[in-house]
Order: sequence, then structure tokens, then C-alpha cells
Amino acid sequence: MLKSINPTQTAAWKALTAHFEDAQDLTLTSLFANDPNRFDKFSVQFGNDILLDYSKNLISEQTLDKLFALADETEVKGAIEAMFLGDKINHTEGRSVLHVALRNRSNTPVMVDGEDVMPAVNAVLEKMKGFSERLINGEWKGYTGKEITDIVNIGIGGSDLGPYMVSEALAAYKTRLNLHFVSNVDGTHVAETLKDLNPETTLFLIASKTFTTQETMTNALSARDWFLASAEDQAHVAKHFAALSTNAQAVAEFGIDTENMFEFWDWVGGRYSLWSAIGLSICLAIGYDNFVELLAGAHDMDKHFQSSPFTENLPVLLALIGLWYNNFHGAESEAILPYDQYLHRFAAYFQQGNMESNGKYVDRDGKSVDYQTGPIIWGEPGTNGQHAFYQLIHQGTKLIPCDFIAPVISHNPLSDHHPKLMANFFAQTEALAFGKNREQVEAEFAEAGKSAEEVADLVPFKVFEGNRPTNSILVKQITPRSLGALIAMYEHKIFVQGVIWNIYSFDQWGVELGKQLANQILPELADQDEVTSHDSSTNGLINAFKQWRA
Ligand SMILES: O=P(O)(O)OC[C@H]1O[C@](O)(CO)[C@@H](O)[C@@H]1O
Repeated sequence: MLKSINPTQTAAWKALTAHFEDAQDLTLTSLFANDPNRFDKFSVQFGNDILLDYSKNLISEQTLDKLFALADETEVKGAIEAMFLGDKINHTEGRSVLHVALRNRSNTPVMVDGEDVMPAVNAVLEKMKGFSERLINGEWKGYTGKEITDIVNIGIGGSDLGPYMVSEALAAYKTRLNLHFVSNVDGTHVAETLKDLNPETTLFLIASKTFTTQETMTNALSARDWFLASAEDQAHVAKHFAALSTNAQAVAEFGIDTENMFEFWDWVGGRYSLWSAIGLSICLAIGYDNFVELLAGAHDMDKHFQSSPFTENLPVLLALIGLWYNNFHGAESEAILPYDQYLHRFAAYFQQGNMESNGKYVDRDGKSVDYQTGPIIWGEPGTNGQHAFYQLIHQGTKLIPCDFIAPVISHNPLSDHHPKLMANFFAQTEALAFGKNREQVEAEFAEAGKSAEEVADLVPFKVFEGNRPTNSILVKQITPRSLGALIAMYEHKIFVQGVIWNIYSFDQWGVELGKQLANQILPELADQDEVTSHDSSTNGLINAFKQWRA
């Protein structure tokens, strides 16, 4: 169990508060002007794969020193050790937090309740290898003897977002199998997905840690009905359905052969589960060897996180810089902006990773915090975002720290697309940091021969204040290995922030009430009787729904 330390009561927090007051006038323009070595000092490379440039942040060496002191005082180092040792740091669920064991390619023992979990981890990986290879090479046949062509992963939250994001991110490594992902309980999702598929050549992966999630079970039953409408014989289900779960009993009850069940364990959080059996869809999408490379990349980052000094530790640096904006500058959100179409689900994936982990107002003592915890995470790929919401980032009233992510080498080096993409990537962080002042705007107007009236009228609208902070994350190429490292980097960033904010990052009680109420409301929708058991708004809405549906 992690010790409860109120971060705001530390000496470092007090020093940071005073430092923030003193550093109000700090500008990126002056920070760069006063230090020609700023890039060298405020950038760090992870192997040959990732370069993090954090120089375009509103920080000085003093800021960082104080942030490192905060990490020390809140015992981040000890928390990292506790996680890797398998301590039950997910206190409210009484569980260890060991997604790092799933990708422990060093294969050193990892103990939970006196037992090494690595043999079980390796056994499931072997089973995933055999299964995925048989499907990819066509040895596995459907009920009419045809090869499987399409895989439908049915899951939601962590049982969907990770596999979907990674399969898309690594589409350049695609096998012959076509992957589909169904998550929403809205019947449209499953209906539209199945429209073009053939039951003879389709295999379903029912991905659910608990195997009780309403959305997933509803979609799984509809998929089974769709399949049996053609296959007719229940015995054929074994060739077309597999389960990825911790709940063997529920899997068997659903009618899936336990031979086709890929197990994982309660010490794997849903939003950290893509490394587990939940990653089977990834194995099928990109092949087992590439999946292992993904694990290896994450393991490289795990070792870096465990052993690098905080001054060079990518997840720790990102966490501390994020905290500086969240808790001192009052930033409410962070944008993740990948300049890579393959990473189009990356921000959505870390919305769950971050917001389900650190969206908590109760501290490790069970008391309400009096400081900000997890930020709102959002983002879309560049350059699309530039033509949609960047206006607000450049000239809006809100401070939005952004992570810009881009690959140096494109998988699709078509004519001059990549240099153009990258020119935008470099230009945006420069524009956000340094802006364009009044004098520059006036000079441009003068050059264009504008009248004095026009100048006076338009100048204020054309000025860019700048001073808007960004991290730039250059990845050599989006490969299974570098992607694994990139994901693990963000996972550990979330971990460090949760430790400092003194919250429990690995439970998600906040999603329960909505589920509970939906289960109460569902039977009320079954008839035409007027509903009176709720508040007037909820009653009114339910009754309007019933009337219109009638
Ligand atoms: O894998 P399961 O058990 O179906 O859960 C799906 C998702 O539901 C949640 O428990 C809550 O939304 C997530 O944490 C999880 O990823």
C-alpha cells in the first residue's frame, strides 16, 4: 500500500507556489534568447527511437529542480519499486498492478502472493502464438472448411481501445486478416460491422476482463445469433468464437470452448490490458512476432523508467511538466496531437488511460483533495486538427499544453507528403511558442502596402501572443517496438502523476453509478406504463421516449 502524502503540504509544493509567483513574466522568447543551449539542456533521447524535446515549456532549471524535489518528497521512487515488485498498490481493489509483468521480456520472476506469475504469462503467450499462427496461415478453418478472413473483436473500454489503437497504428504491418472492432451497445455498431461479413469466414474474439460487461455481452449474443442463423449447429461456435477474459466460468456459460479461452489476471487493469490476452486481436492483425516486438519496446521503456535518474527519465519529465501546468498554471486540459494518420486513435486511447486513472477527487486517505488531479485529455491527428481547433490553442483564452508526436520516417513516403506534414509539425510548436508580435504584424502590413486605417483596424486580430507550451516527441519510425515504448512512456507518466496527486490510479469506481442506474432503468423501458420513480427530468425523458416509441 502506498503511503498517503498530501503533495500540497510538502516543502517542494510551497517552493513551487512561490516560484510560480516569481516566474509570472517568464516567456519562451526570453528563455530561448538567454540560453543558446536550451534545446540540448531540455531534450532527452530514448535509444535510437524517441527524442523528447521539452524545451518549449514554461520552465527553467529552477522549476525542474523543484519539481524533482516534489517527486522525491512524494516518494515516487518507492512507488515505482512497489509497482514492479507486485505490491498491492491498487488498494481499493486489493490488487497488484502488473501490466509490466506481461511485457517482462527479461523473464525475471515477478511475485504475486508468493507465486511467480511469469510461467503463466509465458504460457498464455505461447497459446496466443499457436492460435494466431494457425489463423494467419489458414490452417484454422471455419465450419464449412474455409479459411478465416475476418476477425471481429467485441469489447469496450480497455478491451477495445488499446487493441484498436495499436492495430490501426501498426496497419503497415498488417497480416492477411481483416480486423474489425465492435464496442458500442448501439445495435448500429454490430449491425454495420456484420453487414459485409460472411459467417463462414468470420471469427469473433469476445474480449472482456469480467465477461459481464453489458455492452460486450449484448454484442456477443447478437454476433452468436448472426452466426448461428447460418451455421445452425451450436457445435460450430467452437470454430468461430474465442474469449479473452479472467472469468473462465462466465466464458463456459456463454458456450465458448475453454480451449479457446485466453486467460489474464485481476492484476491487469482493463486500460492497461493490451499487453495481455486482450492483445490477441493485435497478434492477428500484425502477427505474433510483431506483437512480441511491441512488448519488447514497452519493456525497454519499463527498464528506463525503473532505472534512469529522474532528470533523464521520459515518463517522469512528462509527468512533472504536466503537473506544473495542471496545478500551478491552472490548465484544465492537455492535447495529444500525433502527426501520423496511423496514430489516429492514440488520443482516444489515452483519454481512457489518463482520465479513468487520474479522474479522482478522493485521496489515498479517503478525503477530498483541495487541489487539481487528472487533466482532460483530447486530441486529433495533425494536420486535421490545425483546420479545426488549433485556432483556440493559438489565440483562445485557455492554456492548453500540447504533445506533438511525429515519425521521422513515414511508412508511405508518397511524393512530398511527409516533408509537408513535418513542416507543419515543426511550424506549429514554433508558432505556439514565439507567436507574432505587433511590430511583426505591422511590418507585414507595410510590406503588403496596406493603409494606416487597415493596419489600425486589423493588427490586434493578427497578433499571436505565443508563450504556449508544447512537448515535441519525434519517433524515428512507428514500428511495433517504438510504439510499445511510446505507449509505456505515457502509461508511466500517468502513474507518476497519480502517485504525486496522492490518489489511487488503478481503480475506476466512478463508472459504476451510471451502470447501476442503467440496470434499474432497463426494465422500466419494457412496458408502456408511466414512470414516476425518478426525478422529474429523468421521469419526463423516459416517458417522452415511451410515448414517441409507441
Ligand atoms: O473488460 P471488461 O470487463 O468488459 O471492462 C471493460 C471496461 O469497463 C471498465 O471497467 C469501466 O468502464 C473499464 O475499466 C474497462 O476497460
